[in-house]
Amino acid sequence: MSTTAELLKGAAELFPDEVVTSAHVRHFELPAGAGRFALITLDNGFDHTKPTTFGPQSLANLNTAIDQVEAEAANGEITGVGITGKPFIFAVGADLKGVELLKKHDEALAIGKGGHDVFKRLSELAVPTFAYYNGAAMGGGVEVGLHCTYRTVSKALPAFSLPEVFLGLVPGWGGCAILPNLIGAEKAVSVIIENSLNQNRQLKGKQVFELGIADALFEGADFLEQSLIWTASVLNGSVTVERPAIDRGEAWDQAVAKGRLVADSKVHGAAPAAYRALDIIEAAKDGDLQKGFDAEDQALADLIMGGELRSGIYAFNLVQKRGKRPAGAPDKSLARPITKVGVVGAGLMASQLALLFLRRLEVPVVLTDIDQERVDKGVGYVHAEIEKLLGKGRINQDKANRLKGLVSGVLDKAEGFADADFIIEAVFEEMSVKQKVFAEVEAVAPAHAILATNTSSLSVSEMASKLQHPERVVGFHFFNPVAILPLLEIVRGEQTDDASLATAFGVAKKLKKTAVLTKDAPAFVVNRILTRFMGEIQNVIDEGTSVETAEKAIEPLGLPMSPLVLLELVGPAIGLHVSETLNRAFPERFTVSPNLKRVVEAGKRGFYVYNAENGFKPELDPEVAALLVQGESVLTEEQVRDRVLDAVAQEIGLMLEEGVVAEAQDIDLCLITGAGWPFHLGGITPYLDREGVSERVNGKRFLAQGVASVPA
Ligand SMILES: NC(=O)c1ccc[n+]([C@@H]2O[C@H](COP(=O)([O-])OP(=O)(O)OC[C@H]3O[C@@H](n4cnc5c(N)ncnc54)[C@H](O)[C@@H]3O)[C@@H](O)[C@H]2O)c1
Repeated sequence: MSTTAELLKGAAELFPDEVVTSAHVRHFELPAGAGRFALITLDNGFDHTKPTTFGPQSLANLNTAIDQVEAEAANGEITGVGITGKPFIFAVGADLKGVELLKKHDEALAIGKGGHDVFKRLSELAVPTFAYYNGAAMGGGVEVGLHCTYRTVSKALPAFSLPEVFLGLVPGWGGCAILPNLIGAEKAVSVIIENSLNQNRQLKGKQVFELGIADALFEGADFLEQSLIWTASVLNGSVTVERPAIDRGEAWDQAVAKGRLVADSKVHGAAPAAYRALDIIEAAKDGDLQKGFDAEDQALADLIMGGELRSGIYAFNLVQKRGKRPAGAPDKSLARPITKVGVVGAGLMASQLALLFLRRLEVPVVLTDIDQERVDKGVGYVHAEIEKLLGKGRINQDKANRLKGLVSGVLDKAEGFADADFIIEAVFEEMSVKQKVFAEVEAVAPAHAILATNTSSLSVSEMASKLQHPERVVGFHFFNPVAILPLLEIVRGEQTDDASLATAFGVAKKLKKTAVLTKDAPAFVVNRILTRFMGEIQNVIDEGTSVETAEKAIEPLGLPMSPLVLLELVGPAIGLHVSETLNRAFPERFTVSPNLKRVVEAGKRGFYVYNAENGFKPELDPEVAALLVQGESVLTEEQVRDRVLDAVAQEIGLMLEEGVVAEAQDIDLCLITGAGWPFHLGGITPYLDREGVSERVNGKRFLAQGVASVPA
């Protein structure tokens, strides 16, 4: 048995639940006299919900297939070798379920080395090798193809990416070493770092071809046939593949430096994967692939043993699974169809909501407000956004016309809502205004219509309490910007019935939002946690700590933006308003910062000013600095961090006790999809567990389901 085979056999015990991928070898004569060809097909069976992955046994199967074609190539029995996948799937990389279970560094090293040893053999055969990316290709799937001499890609390929950095790994089976040598460092950095850190952005077949990763692009319908005809032309010399020369000069270093800036802007040095990948890409400049493979093995093993990967996998699974099948949603057969939507208010949120309902439901949407000017502005916004979509080629002219025809604005609610079955309000955040609006709507809307509120913090039950049919009121809390943040907190009021709730979940699914069921508790989930978090930062500033120290204290978390920049995005007035609501509900824990009040009263839009001279870095606005009244208690960064994290852990503990959401996982899902909590931290509750904060504050850990422990 070869050393590779032995290595893989040893590793197989570590992956008890591997869904094994087979590697069938078929032979046939290529056209145009190109000789006898061997095609390896990767296949783990017909279940498309289980995409082909590589664990040790799957790698061993591929190794055996390569043994066979290696002998045939050496004996001159074949002129080339191809590799492809089952319908719709090429291969999606390492078996992460197994990787997550690895407990020792040398076990992780063995997996990295095992993959390299097998894939590398494709580049060492005596005949040219061809990868045919027929379907989804990710991670190790992409990498097995990179070891081939040539690649083709299908126009119908649904997804192509190296998502490792997103998950807390490096492309470690050749991606970091080979890709920059194939397409240059700049493009490799865009795929390995930028796409990955941008929520695992996927490439389409055409882009894979244009980037130079694939040498030929074919239609999906006869992809394999066309690929084989092309292969024959390459083998008989009638087609020559020319690839642009790689710039190994300064451009390479600049690309890596740019990659580091991207990583800094996304993870702020708090997660190692992107930096490890960039180190390998940087060193790949000398073209020494074996040295690169060795560095990949080391990086992979170190990262597999660290917390980032487990965090990344947890966050990924949470969004993919619980995010798609919300906990607590009633039986969907109770959901009623929606044929017309009414939107009350035509302001910032309402006009975004009108656009979203229009695009996803494609039913008539009617906007209303207190005067014609506001109504026209709301409808004008929707029209302008449709034009933008048309301009970007995201929709065609027919669709743009149809969507525009479906949106209208009226002043008279009776005229607009008499036949609407889902009416959402997004008027001022005032209980009396909202109650009045709902009463007006109830008087004119059909008896079966759902009345939804986009309130950020008010009680849904109280809002419904004066209605004849309070059972049809649900909270439908979206996040700004609506098109970007996936979260939708669906709030069940005290009287909300199952049919209304089921309809709300049905609508959320059509809107492609991540719905989380929450109890009717003040400010629901995201705003309550963020307000406690921001409140504690404001408290330490009010007490005497400098703005700079308070902000720096939070940097090691690697959040997408600093707390005070976030406040600016939300708007200080809205932040203040929510803190007042929460202060009324829980005065012992939520304070209303006097300094924040001063900032709002002075009409300031934030704490910072931005100047071109210092690269638009946030600088404390001197006018705000003059407004601040601070105490004498100055804390260190560490003390600030402890205060803030303790407050957040306490609040989440109380929310779970109150049953605001079903489980700790829902808190994590809400913060990831509604507040951009980073994947690399893997949810806030596992983070607070790992840092020992939950134990310190609540005497117990949150222990969200699905979090794998980090090896000691
Ligand atoms: N702004 C955000 O980031 C955000 C995020 C989530 C939820 N929300 C919630 O969405 C709601 C609206 O917020 P916004 O930021 O869009 O406010 P906005 O001030 O931009 O819009 C409110 C609109 O409601 C209209 N309005 C007031 N009374 C009305 C009535 N009786 N009939 C019809 N229209 C009426 C106003 O004229 C105004 O156009 C609030 O409940 C807010 O808490 C806001």
